[in-house]
Amino acid sequence: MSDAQPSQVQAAAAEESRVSDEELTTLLEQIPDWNIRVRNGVKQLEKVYGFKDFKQALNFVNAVGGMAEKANHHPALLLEWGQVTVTWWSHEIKGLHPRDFQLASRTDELSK
Ligand SMILES: C[C@H](O)[C@H](O)[C@H]1CNC2=NC(N)=NC(=O)C2=N1
Repeated sequence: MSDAQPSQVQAAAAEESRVSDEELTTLLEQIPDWNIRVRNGVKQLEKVYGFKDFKQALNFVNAVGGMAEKANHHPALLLEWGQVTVTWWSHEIKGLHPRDFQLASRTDELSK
């Protein structure tokens, strides 16, 4: 019978769910212009999109928000005049999961 504490089990499960460094390199090659940021030890995917004005940027934010709601997976969105910064990561595992890369790719589709 394992005497591991729940938090240890959860931490092990989270570690198991996060993409490996090798996977990360491969996945990153498939989504151009996305960068890895590390905040509080948490790896995140980030990309800055440019738009002609605030209204266009807001429309994009609304589209990404709708996609996130449908996926029940949500990015951080920084909305500025003519620019949106999108950051994806998986809060529950404190890092990057393959679905973060999938949604980053879908975010690119919405920006076109
Ligand atoms: C309860 C709800 O399903 C969870 O909190 C979802 C919501 N959206 C989420 N979004 C992200 N980026 N990471 C999560 O772990 C996450 N969890």
